[in-house]
Amino acid sequence: MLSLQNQRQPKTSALVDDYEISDTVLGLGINGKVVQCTNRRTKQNYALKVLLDNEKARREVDLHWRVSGCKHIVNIIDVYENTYSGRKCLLVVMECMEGGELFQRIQDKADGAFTEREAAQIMHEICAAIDYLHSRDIAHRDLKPENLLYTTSQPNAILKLTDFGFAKETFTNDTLQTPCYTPYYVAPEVLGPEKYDKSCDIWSLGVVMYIIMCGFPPFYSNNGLAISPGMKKRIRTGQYDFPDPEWTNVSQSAKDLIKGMLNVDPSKRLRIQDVIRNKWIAQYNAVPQTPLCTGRMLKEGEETWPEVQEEMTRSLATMR
Ligand SMILES: c1cc2nc(N[C@H]3CCCNC3)c3c(n2n1)NCC3
Repeated sequence: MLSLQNQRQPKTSALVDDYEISDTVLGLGINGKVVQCTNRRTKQNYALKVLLDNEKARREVDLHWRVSGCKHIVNIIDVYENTYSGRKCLLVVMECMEGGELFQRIQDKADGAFTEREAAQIMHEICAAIDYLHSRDIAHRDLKPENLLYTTSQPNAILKLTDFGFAKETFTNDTLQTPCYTPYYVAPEVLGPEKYDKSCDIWSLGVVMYIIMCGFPPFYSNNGLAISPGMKKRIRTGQYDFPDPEWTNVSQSAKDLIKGMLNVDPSKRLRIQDVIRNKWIAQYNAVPQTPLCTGRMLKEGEETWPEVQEEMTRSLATMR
C-alpha cells in the first residue's frame, strides 16, 4: 500500500457552513447523486456528490483526488466527512460541469458542422485524461458517454472525465518480478489480473471514438434487449464493421486506430501511449476537415440512446 500520509483528509466541519445545497439535481450515478451547491462566500456554483462513507467511497475519493489536477479530469474542490441522521457521508465538492454531455453537444451542432478534425481533437482530450490515469497506475473502468462532460456551453469549453466509482489501482506487480519463485511456473493470473483493467479503458475509448465518428455504436443488440446473446458474441469475437454511407469518407487512419483499440485480445490491444502517439491523435490539427454525419445519426437515434448507454454500462460491468 502507498504511504497514507500523502492521502488528503476530508474536512470534518459542516459542509453547510460553507455551501448552500440547492435542490437542483445535476445527474444521477449508481454510486450517488450529483446536486448543485453554491459557495456562501464567493456565490460560485459547484457540483456536490453525496456518498455513504464506506471502503468503496473512500477509494473513489482517494483515487479521484490523486488525479484531480489533470486539465481533462473533473477537479475536486473539497471533501467533507459529515454525519446526517446518524449516517457518515463523504461529500465531494467538484467544479460544476455546466456544458452537459459530449454527445449532446455534438448532436446540437448544425448538420455538417462536425468534422473529422474536431473528432480528433475531442479524442485527444479524452486520451489526455486516460494517459494521466494510466501513467499513475489507475484504471477508470467506467469510461462511457455520460461520464464525458463539458465545463461550459461556450466554444472554448473543456471536455473532462468524471465518475471514479469504479476506478482501481493497477499495480504492475514488478514486485513479483523480483522472483521469490522461478517465473517459469507462475500462472498468468498470479502476474496480476489488474493488467487487464487498463485495457478495458482502451476498449471503451475505441467504442467512444466509433460513436464520435458516426453517431451509432459498433455493437448493439438488434432484438431490443439490453445485451442480447448475439451482441455478447459479436463483442467477444470483435464482429463490427464500418458501414457505408456513414463511414465512406472517414480516413483509413481513423478506422485503423479504432481497430487497434477494439482488438478482442486485451494483450494485443493498443496501450494509451500507442494511442496518443498515433498520428491521427498526435497531429489532430492536420486531420482532414471532412464533415461527419454524427450529429444527424445521434438525432435520428435519440430515442434509443438510453439503450445504447445501458448496453455500454452492461458491457463494462462484464469486463470489470
Ligand atoms: C461535476 C460532476 C458532474 N456530474 C454530473 N453528472 C454525473 C451523473 C452520473 C453519471 N456521470 C455524470 C453532472 C455535472 N457534474 N459536474 N454537471 C451536470 C451533470
